[in-house]
Amino acid sequence: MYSKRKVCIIGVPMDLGQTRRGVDMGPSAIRYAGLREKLEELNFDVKDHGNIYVSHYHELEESLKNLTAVTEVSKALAIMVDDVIQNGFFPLVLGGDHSIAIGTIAGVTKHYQNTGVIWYDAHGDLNTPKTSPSGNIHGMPLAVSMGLGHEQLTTIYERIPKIKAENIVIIGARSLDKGEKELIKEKNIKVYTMHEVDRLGMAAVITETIDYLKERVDGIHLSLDLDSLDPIDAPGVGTPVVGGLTYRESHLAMEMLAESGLIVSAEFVEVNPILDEKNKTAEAAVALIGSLFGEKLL
Ligand SMILES: NC(=[NH2+])NCCC[C@H](N)C(=O)O
Ligand SMILES: [Mn+2]
Ligand SMILES: [Mn+2]
Repeated sequence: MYSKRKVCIIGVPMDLGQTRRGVDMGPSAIRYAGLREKLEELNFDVKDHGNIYVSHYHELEESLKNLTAVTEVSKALAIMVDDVIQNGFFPLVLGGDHSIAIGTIAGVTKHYQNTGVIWYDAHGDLNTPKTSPSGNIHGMPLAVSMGLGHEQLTTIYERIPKIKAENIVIIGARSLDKGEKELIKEKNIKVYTMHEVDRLGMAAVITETIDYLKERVDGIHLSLDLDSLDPIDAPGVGTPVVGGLTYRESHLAMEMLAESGLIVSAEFVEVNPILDEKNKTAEAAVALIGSLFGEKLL
């Protein structure tokens, strides 16, 4: 019998992983841009779980900013994502700053032996408390998922590491800190910086990414930071970096990932409506989500 594909939206109004206020409104902005309608148009059975609770208490004096609160949210999110997958839904997580990936990945990796991750981002988010220039946890979630960083974060949901270095592909990088570059070399992480995207073109980058991951993983999580896009196309982000991916090549990337059939979960993060222009960045997120879920031009 034909059954509808099921997707569950989970909002995470997290702004504690960095210091620019407003990114907590990201989930509302993305919903308001027509997310549910888009998914229903594509014939999905859509459930919206609402938002995970995030406290408003900011302990900015800690060296790792808001560690306790970020840990609490990560745990709650991991449980929610785990549950959603258990019930046969595709988890679609809306940020919030990128620290939420710690919880999303903890929940997803409960269900796969060898999860792959595509980290679509201007940044590597591979800092540890030792290498971080800012103390902002949104610059650390990929390292945490590899088992590197503060114990309180790496031990969430027990399994350490959640992701193997060889199961990661970073796309769109153009702002990497010194310690991140060292870690990439040391662990031999596959990275397509803007240089490779320019040289090869996005079609080849995604083809290579899929070929690389498909023989080693049993499911791929897409973690898409809207600052991967050029600030012209996505101005509403807290840490914009010029010289980014275009709206068009990002659509192509999403379409090709949809065709691969390997994506098992996704999150769209760092949308900050306070910094945006008429919700442009949230609208870009919804358009990209459409392509990821199989929308075609014709
Ligand atoms: N998810 C993000 N936007 N991360 C930006 C991180 C910026 C910088 N590398 C830091 O660690 O502070
Ligand atoms: Mn980023
Ligand atoms: Mn990021």
